[in-house]
Parts: sequence; C-alpha cells; structure tokens
Amino acid sequence: MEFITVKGLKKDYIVYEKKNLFRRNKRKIEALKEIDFTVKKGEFLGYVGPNGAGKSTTIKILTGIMTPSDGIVKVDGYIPYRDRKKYVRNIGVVFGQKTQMWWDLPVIDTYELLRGIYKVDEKKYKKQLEYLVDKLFLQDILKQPVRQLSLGQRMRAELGACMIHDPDILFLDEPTIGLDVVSKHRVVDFLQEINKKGKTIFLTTHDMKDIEKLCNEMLVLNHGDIVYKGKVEELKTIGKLPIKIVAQMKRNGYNDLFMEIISQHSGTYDDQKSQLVLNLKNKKEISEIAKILFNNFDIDDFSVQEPSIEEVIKTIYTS
Ligand SMILES: Nc1ncnc2c1ncn2[C@@H]1O[C@H](COP(=O)(O)OP(=O)(O)OP(=O)(O)O)[C@@H](O)[C@H]1O
Repeated sequence: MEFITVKGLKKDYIVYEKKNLFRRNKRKIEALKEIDFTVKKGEFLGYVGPNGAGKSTTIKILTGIMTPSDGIVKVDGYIPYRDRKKYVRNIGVVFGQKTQMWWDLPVIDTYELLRGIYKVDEKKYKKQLEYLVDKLFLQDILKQPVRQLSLGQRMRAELGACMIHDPDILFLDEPTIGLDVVSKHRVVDFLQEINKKGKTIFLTTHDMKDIEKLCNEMLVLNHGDIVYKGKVEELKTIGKLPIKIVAQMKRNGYNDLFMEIISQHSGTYDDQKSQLVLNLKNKKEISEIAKILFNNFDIDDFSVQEPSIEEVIKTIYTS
C-alpha cells in the first residue's frame, strides 16, 4: 500500500541579490525539479544527497511546514501543507540540529505538554511513556532540564517526544549526527525496533553505515533530481564500480595463465606482498575466478571486496 505519494513535486526559491546601490537581481533556485516517488507503509527509507541537494526542502514539504511551487504530495491520505492540523497527529518529526523540546523544562514536562497538545488519553500515555522509557533508556534523564542533557541523551529524549502520540510515520533529519558510539547504538536499535512494529520511517542522513544497517529502500537526490530510488543492495550494482578480489599467494606463480587472468580483469600483482588484485564487473564472475585460481595456484587467502555504498554514491553524484 502506498503511504507517501509525491508526483511532479517542484520547489523554487526566489532570491534577490544586490547588483549595485539601486538595483537587485532576481534569481530562481530550483531546489526540487518535479520529483516523483512513493513510499510504502512500513518502509524504512534512507534519503541521501550532497549538501544543497534539496533534502530539507522535501522534508519541510512532507511535514507540512512548506508549500510546494507545484506538484502533488499525499501522506496517508492527507495533503500535508493543507491538512496540517489533522495531519501532524499522524506524524513524528525530529530535526537533529534543532530541538522541539522546551529548553528549560525537565523532559517529562515536555512530554506532558505534548500529551496535552496531541490529546493523548491518560492510560495510553502512561503505557507509551513506559515503553519509551524502557526502549530509549530515559529513566535517569526524565527529570533533567533539556539544556543539561548531553547530545546523545537529548536525541533519545527527542525521539521519545516525537513518539508520545504514537504516530504512524516518522521523519527524521540526521538523528545520529554527532552521537558517540553508545548513544548511536541505542538510537539505531530503537529505530529498528519501531520499524519492525510497523512504523514507516523517512530518514535523512549522511551516514551510509546507518543506511546500510537500517534502511530497506533508498532515495538518492542530486541537484533537485532523484537519481536513484530502489533497494539499498541494488544500488551497488548500478554504480559500475568493480568488485575487487584479493588473493594472497603462497608463492609467486607467474605463468601464461596468470598473466592472462591479470590482463582480463584489469588486475595488478604486488611481487613483494605476493598479492593479486583483480577487478570484476559483476558478482557472477567470482566463483569462476575462484575456481581457476584455486585449481592452478597456491592460494593462502582469498577475499571479495564489494564497493561500499559511499563509493557508489560518490560516483553517482559526480557522473
Ligand atoms: N529559504 C531558502 N531561500 C533560498 N534558497 C534556499 C532556501 N532554502 C534552501 N535553499 C536552496 O535550495 C537548495 C536546496 O536546499 P536544501 O536545504 O533543501 O538542501 P539539503 O539537501 O537539505 O542540504 P544540506 O544537506 O546541506 O542540509 C540549495 O541550493 C539551497 O541553497
């Protein structure tokens, strides 16, 4: 079932630049150039792109803060910027760089205030709070004012805040930015858990490791255009980057076959390390090459290195 539908979404910003004392130039920035995509219920979508690609603009439109210049946006039947009041009860939003919490109040007071805003009934709130305290390790920080929290603690509290009304969909903009390893683990585990429970998650991040760990689908944006939408795993196959095979040889084994393999697979051989590196175009070649190498040479160690998502994305951005 389609949960988010975006069709021909366009956003232009008009900026005025000073030309001289009396004149200014009007310039149009095309932040989103008629993009189309859909997100299914329960999907964990990673939304990535270089700085200025248009990610924040998309999130602002999807969360109803901003009106598009053109196009259709529907989330769970709502048009976010038009149905804003009803719509916000269905969504949770975290902007990693900003806080939605009351800075001087203890965390629990923010939660109580949000409970009132979203009109969550007492029983449901108690149960949800218990669940969030347990899963986000909030017990020790509930009574602390937000301004006293470390970044990791604050981010866990923010995630709790955006879940008080138990929304179906979460928009998270860089929720792990700047976090230490432990805090990051806790946030990542929590996101995994709620996604398993059926929450749809729209995650913007520059951290490809988070994407690989968490997301099943991925959307890559560049200069306001979508350059990839599909499975995280499949992205690796479109990047045209080679799969590397590294074979550690027991002894140097130059012969005609060896030289042929090197030339066929744009390989190199390091004499001193007795190490052979081959570049394969696709996964299917791996078993064939392995067979030839093991049957004809003394191999100590054999490993396959697929390109990382980070490398693949870099080639997409620059192509
Ligand atoms: N309020 C605004 N007025 C004018 N131009 C803007 C405004 N907000 C964004 N832009 C421009 O629109 C383009 C897309 O910006 P956006 O903030 O959506 O990118 P982003 O992918 O979120 O970048 P980052 O990763 O740096 O946050 C950029 O060229 C940016 O300079």
